[in-house]
Amino acid sequence: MGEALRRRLREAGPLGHRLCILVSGSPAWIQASVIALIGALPDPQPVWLTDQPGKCKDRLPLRSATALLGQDIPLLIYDAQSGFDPDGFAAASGAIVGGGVLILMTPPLDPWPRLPDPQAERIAVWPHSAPDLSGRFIERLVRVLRADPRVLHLDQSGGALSDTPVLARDAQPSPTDPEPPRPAERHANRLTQPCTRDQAEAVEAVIKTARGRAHRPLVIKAHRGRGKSAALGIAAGRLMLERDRRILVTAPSRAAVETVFRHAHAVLDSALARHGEPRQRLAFLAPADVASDVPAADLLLVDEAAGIPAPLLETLVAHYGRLVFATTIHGYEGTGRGFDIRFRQHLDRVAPDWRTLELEEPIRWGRDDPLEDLVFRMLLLDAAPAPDARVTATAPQACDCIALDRDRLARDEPLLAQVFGLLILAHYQTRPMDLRMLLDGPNIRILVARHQGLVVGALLAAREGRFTEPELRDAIFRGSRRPRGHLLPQTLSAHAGLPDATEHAYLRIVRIAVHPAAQGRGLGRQLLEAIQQQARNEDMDCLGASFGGTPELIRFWDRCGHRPVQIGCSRNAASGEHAVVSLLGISDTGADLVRRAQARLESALRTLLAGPLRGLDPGVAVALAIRLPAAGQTEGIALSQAQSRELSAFVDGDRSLTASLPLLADLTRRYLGPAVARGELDLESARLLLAAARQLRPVGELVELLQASGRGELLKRLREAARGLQRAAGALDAGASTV
Ligand SMILES: CC(=O)SCCNC(=O)CCNC(=O)[C@H](O)C(C)(C)COP(=O)(O)OP(=O)(O)OC[C@H]1O[C@@H](n2cnc3c(N)ncnc32)[C@H](O)[C@@H]1OP(=O)(O)O
Repeated sequence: MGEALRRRLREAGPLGHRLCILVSGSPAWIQASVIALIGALPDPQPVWLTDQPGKCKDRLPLRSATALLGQDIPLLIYDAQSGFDPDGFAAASGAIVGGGVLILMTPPLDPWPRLPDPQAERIAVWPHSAPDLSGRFIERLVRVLRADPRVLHLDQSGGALSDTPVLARDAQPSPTDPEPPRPAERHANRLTQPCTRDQAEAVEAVIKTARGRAHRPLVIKAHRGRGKSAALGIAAGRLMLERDRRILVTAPSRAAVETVFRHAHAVLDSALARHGEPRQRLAFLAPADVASDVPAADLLLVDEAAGIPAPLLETLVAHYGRLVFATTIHGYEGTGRGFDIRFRQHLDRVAPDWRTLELEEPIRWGRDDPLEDLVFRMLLLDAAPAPDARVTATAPQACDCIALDRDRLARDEPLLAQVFGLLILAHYQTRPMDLRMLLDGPNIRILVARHQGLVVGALLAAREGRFTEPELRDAIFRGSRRPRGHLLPQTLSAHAGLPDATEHAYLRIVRIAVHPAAQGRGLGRQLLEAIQQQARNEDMDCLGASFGGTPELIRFWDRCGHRPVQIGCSRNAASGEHAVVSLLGISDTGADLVRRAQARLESALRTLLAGPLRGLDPGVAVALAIRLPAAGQTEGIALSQAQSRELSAFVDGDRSLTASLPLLADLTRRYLGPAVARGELDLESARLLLAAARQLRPVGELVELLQASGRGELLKRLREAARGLQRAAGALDAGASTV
């Protein structure tokens, strides 16, 4: 075995550090080198990830990398010749145990040949093929790898690179060579016992939260590999053994809680007497389902909380007394920073006694592990925007909005970290693959708002649409073809029923973010105005966006001129939000498309609100309804005398709610927007009217929604709300009749 390799292993083993060996060259050379390396390493049982398995059945495809999370791998081989998936790489590298080795196989680095990369398919925008492996992302990756003196580099061209160990046949270990240490032995009972002092403290803190007084949430924070999910599982198992408790577990995905369940079950299994029954008292539910159904539980464990939007977490705090949130500070699962900023403030307000605990000691590898540090830098997992204090101090009111050249961005690390850090903040599930999209995604434009050298806002837009082939347009309309990317033409054509939407050209704002310390000062609007100008210069028809529909975001887009034109019928399982599409016409045909799409949405909502969208937050339904052209204005139909009499009878308490619902539904459609705009109806009353008359929610649900004392109060509030509609209708109809 090469002396350099042996020395590194000897140094790394006792510290629990993991080693990265980069092997680059021709396919045959690196294959032979890796085989020699495997033979030379103390634990020759590799997990080999590649999309070029050859004749070897024991190799796993790259796409299965995320499934390795939670396993203990002493030797991982990642074959980047056949593709590089940043999400999978981050997950798989986290499965390598202390003292273990990562072998990264790459083609020759000078230059990396232009090979298509199937792993990058997710960021491809039809009709372009996926970016190849020689893009900016890979170039930067190579720079980071080469700059790290702790990476051992075996390169076919030899010489030029430092530390090239010899892998010749005669360099095999001799019987007199001391054995390098094996990867760290793991704790024998680690499924049922904490491995570190930090983890033991976390287990105790969870148990204390379950036993202690209500409304004292616990927040456990940790980098990956600190055993926070295991701590949740061990504590859950112990609590269920102690007494009959129902513990609910939620996380952005079922796969994310597999570790919690594995440890809880191991604790239960080790206490044989209680085997069986208690398992049923531990259940998983998606966050949105917990928030809407609020099933009874003695303790709610929320794992990977950073991957759940803050409003949903706030709902959980409102409904559950005993709660533990566990969150990764930086990771491919979603970043803890967004969680920290917004959710912390909420906890301070509603549960000021909340406690926090940080797990620092890694359990899978040693402190200051070089591989952890390397993966962070390769994928910018800890990218952060400019510090709040610096942004606050410069107090930007207006900024330069400039288009970024991506070649420059890829070479300017501080700039890249600030931009990516902002985008991470803007979306709770930003992943390493998004870094690759930022640098290599075809048809991507980036704008940044800068002030005194600081990035205070960023916008990412993708070009979509303008399909010319009639067959393809028809296939998209029928929903049988879904070209990757192209969300706007596809949604408008297949879901909103506007076949010609495929012919238009769009710039879709994939992401927009303003630094938290500079929000509410017009910078978001300024960025949108800048991209609008760019869209005009590029002869686009529309600007658009798709986002998790909250009343606040619908208002933001609307205030910037973007009208809501579509809402999805299903909600996102992690966020509980329905996707909303908004659109702004740039050309005349674009403006016409927006008008038609709005009319379609208005008409669709007539049936959807009482059907698939019956559970939609009425606040979101109001936010949409008041921004659609009111039928009362467009159709010019005034209240008939019979309707006027019926409405007065309801308002005066002479007619029942059930008998008045059809009329209230009609009037809400026609006058809700104008009534809110004229101040005749407040938003709370508008929500109530919409929930009652359009969503046809039962009285019990309406009482709960209003937090009213009972049916009597509900009816009183509904009659007051109807009076607001009556006033708006009277004023509008009087205006129409005098025209
Ligand atoms: C496709 C997507 O990316 S959707 C996700 C959008 N991004 C995020 O949610 C990330 C976190 N949020 C942010 O970064 C920012 O708050 C943004 C981008 C939403 C808004 O940027 P800001 O600079 O704060 O907005 P700006 O000050 O320009 O406001 C423009 C208008 O929107 C309104 N507005 C802005 N934020 C909100 C809000 N949260 N609720 C209601 N209205 C709002 C403002 O009142 C203003 O209207 P006005 O001029 O009539 O008063």
